[in-house]
Amino acid sequence: MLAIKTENLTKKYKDKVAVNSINLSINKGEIYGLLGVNGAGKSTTIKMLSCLIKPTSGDAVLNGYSIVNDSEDVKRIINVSPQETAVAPNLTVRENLELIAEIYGFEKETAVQKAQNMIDDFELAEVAKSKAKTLSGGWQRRLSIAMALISDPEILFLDEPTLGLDVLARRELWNKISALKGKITVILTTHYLEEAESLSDRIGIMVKGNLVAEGTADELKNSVNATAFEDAFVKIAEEGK
Ligand SMILES: Nc1ncnc2c1ncn2[C@@H]1O[C@H](COP(=O)(O)OP(=O)(O)OP(=O)(O)O)[C@@H](O)[C@H]1O
Repeated sequence: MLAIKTENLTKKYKDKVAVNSINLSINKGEIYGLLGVNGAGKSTTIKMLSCLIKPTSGDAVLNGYSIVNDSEDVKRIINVSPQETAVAPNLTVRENLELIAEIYGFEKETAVQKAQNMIDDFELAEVAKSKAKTLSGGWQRRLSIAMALISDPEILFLDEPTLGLDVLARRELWNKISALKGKITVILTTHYLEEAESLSDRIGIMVKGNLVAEGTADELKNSVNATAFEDAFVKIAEEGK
């Protein structure tokens, strides 16, 4: 069962083709890693899939809804945890979660319950009373992902979820992201290849706007006779130029 299928999805900026007619398919409940060097077109792809920008041509269908024709429905079933955390710095962790739940339209009582569920799921109890601005980067990122999940999205976009985090905070966040497997569909962009390999069910590699390879980490390694995923990525990225 597919959660996302793109059909010749294309974005052009004047002469620049940022995303060139890509056709990718992502299964329901899968964690899909979208990789590529700087400027490959990952962010532009995510922005189109999350209806922040319109494609120049082509389309994508997310759980049955077209980003071109049904963008309001798409926005209802997705959420994005952006690189820049979107937390309110002067509110506590619990207040941030309750506020965001109310913004999504839940009644006060439900919002309180949902915030508590997220505090439990994401093990945020020890910082629940702390103002967001006092949290370390790892905790802020964890809160930001919990906030994105509070609307019960069917599809979650995670942009560089562990950028700048130390190795322990990164591993902890990996556990939280892994736990989402099978429950919701996650599209992850990262420059950390180890992260992509350990979290993703399947991986797509973009080079200069093209989707040049797609498969499990093992399939991608086998396709270029590499033993390490980083070597496979380098080979695929070089060949795709
Ligand atoms: N608003 C814009 N106007 C013109 N060109 C743009 C615009 N946004 C992106 N581009 C170009 O499109 C290409 C793809 O950019 P994009 O940000 O999608 O890459 P990326 O893979 O996300 O890179 P990074 O890893 O650096 O975030 C780049 O060449 C970029 O300069």
